[in-house]
Amino acid sequence: MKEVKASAAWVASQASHVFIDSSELEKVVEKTKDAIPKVEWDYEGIHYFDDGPLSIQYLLVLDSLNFCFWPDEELKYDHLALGLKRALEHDKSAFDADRLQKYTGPELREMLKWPRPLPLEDERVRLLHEVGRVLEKNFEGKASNLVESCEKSAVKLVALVTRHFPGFRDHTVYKGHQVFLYKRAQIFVADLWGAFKGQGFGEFSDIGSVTIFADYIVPAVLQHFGVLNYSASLASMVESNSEIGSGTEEEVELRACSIHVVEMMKDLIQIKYGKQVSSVELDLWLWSYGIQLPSLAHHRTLSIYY
Ligand SMILES: Nc1nc2c(c(CN[C@H]3C=C[C@H](O)[C@@H]3O)cn2[C@@H]2O[C@H](COP(=O)(O)O)[C@@H](O)[C@H]2O)c(=O)[nH]1
Repeated sequence: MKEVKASAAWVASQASHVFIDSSELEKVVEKTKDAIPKVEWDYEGIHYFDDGPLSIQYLLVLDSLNFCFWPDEELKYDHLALGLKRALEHDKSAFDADRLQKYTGPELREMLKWPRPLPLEDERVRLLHEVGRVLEKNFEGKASNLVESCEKSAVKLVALVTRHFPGFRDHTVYKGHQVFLYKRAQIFVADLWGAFKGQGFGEFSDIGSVTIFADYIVPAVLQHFGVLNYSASLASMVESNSEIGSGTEEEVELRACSIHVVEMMKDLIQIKYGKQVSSVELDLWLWSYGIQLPSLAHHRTLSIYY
C-alpha cells in the first residue's frame, strides 16, 4: 500500500480543487482523541458469516460488486450485502466458481430481489464472471486459497488480488503520474479482518498498512467536518448532483486527498497522543457516520471501483 499512500500524498500536494485544512484536522483530532467511536464490523447485521471458507467466497463476491449504488436513489450497499447473504443461505453453491461465470443481469437482479436493472449491471455481471473464471483457473475455485497463500499479509493480499483480478485494479493517471487507490481490494482485506475479528482467515500482521477506502461517502464526511474544502466550482458540482467524470482531476483529488488526510490524522494522533489507530477503524467510523447523515451531498462518478 506504499504506492497508495505515496501517490495520494503527491496528488494532495498538486491539488487545485480539493484542499486539506490542517487546523480543522487538528480540531477533529482533539475532539476525538480519547475515543474514536468504535464501530463494530457488520453493526448492521447484513453480512453472511459462518466462520469458514464460504464467508470468504461471499466477501470476495460482495466486494467485486461493491460500487456505484447512487444512480438508483433507493439502492444502497445494504441491499447488496443482504441480497447476496440470502442467496447464499438459500443455496450454498450459489457462489461456486462455475456458477459465478454463468449469471446474467436478470439473474443477478433476481438474486438481490431488485425490481429493476441495477446501475452498471453489465459491468457487474462481467466482474462476477471474472471472479469465477480467475478463481477457477488459479485458486481451485476457492477464495480461501487466495487468502491462505498470502501468509497473513494484507499487503500481499492486495497485491495478489490486483494482480489476478483486472476488475480490482483501481488506479488512474493524474497530471502524468500513476495514482493507486485500490478501494475494493483493500476493503476486501478489511472485511476479512472485521468478519473474522482479526483471527484465522482474518489475521493480518500488517493490517495497519491498509489505507481508507476512497469511495463517495468518506470524502463527503471529511468535507462535512471541514477537513477537506472544495473549490467553488467543485462544491457547486457536488451540491447540484452533477456527474463528475471518472479520471478527471476533480475526481482523483477527492479520492486521493481523502486517503492522504486520514493518513495525516493517524500521524497526528500518534505524535500528539502516542496512540496508534488504523485506517480500517477510522474508515468504519467515518463511513458509518456519513451514511447516517440524511442530507449529505456526495460526488457522483460512474465508476466500477467504488
Ligand atoms: N469507505 C467505505 N466505503 C464503503 C464501506 C461500505 C460497507 N462496508 C461494510 C463492511 C463492514 C461494515 O459493517 C460495513 O457495512 C460500503 N462502502 C461504499 O459506500 C458507498 C455506498 O453508499 P450508499 O450508496 O449510501 O449505500 C459505495 O461507494 C460503497 O462501495 C466502508 O466500510 N467503507
